[in-house]
Amino acid sequence: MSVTVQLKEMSLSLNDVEILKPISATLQSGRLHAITGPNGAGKSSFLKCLLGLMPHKGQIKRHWPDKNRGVAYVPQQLAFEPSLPITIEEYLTTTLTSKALFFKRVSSVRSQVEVLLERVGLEGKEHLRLGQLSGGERQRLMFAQALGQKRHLWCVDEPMTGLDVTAQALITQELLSLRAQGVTLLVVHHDPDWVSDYADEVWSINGGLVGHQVNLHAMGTMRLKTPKVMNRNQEVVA
Ligand SMILES: Nc1ncnc2c1ncn2[C@@H]1O[C@H](COP(=O)(O)OP(=O)(O)OP(=O)(O)O)[C@@H](O)[C@H]1O
Repeated sequence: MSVTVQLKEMSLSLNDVEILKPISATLQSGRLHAITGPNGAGKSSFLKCLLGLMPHKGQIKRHWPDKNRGVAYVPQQLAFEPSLPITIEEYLTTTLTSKALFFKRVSSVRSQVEVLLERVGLEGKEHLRLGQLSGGERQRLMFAQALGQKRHLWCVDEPMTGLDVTAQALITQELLSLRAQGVTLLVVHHDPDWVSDYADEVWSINGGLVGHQVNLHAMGTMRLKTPKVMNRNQEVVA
């Protein structure tokens, strides 16, 4: 059974202000849906309604085969309290196991953490405290924790904010790989070139759904386009 999410007249009002007019639409599995629109249009609020973080009206119907695989969320510009005494490694460990941190960590979890850090280019930084991370490093870490969760639906809010070109290519490659595995992707993105190259569908939001375009370009030959991955010296390595 494939994954679909159906929105029926989903709307949002906050403090008596209408943020999103009723939206009816369907998200398809194995497709990358780009959410575009101007600042303040309601893009982040749209994702938060889907995640159950905002009190929407209307219906959100989710159909997916494995109830244990829920939704991954990579938020926009997350900040950590600088004095928080927790390292990258400890943080990722807590997202991968239900055991408390003071239990001896099993080697399988340790190696999962290593692999995730490598996938997002944070290898060698596992001992940094969360409050010490730069904006781009925080963004990479949020991606790593989401990758560890094996989810059906990914809600990603402005994933490239603060990322250098190497990290942008890495993250794009991970998103395309998730799509190839049948994951449903919802990505808020401002860059029209990226959207045109990689999105299967473009949803324009501005106080509601004001446009919906199926991007045949990305679904055809461009679907095979893979971003270049560069090393720290900006040399192409893959
Ligand atoms: N609690 C609230 N009460 C009233 N209005 C709110 C509240 N939270 C957000 N808003 C408003 O809702 C609108 C949509 O905000 P949202 O963050 O979803 O926009 P966005 O499209 O993601 O913007 P950006 O591109 O700038 O990130 C904005 O005008 C914002 O000021």
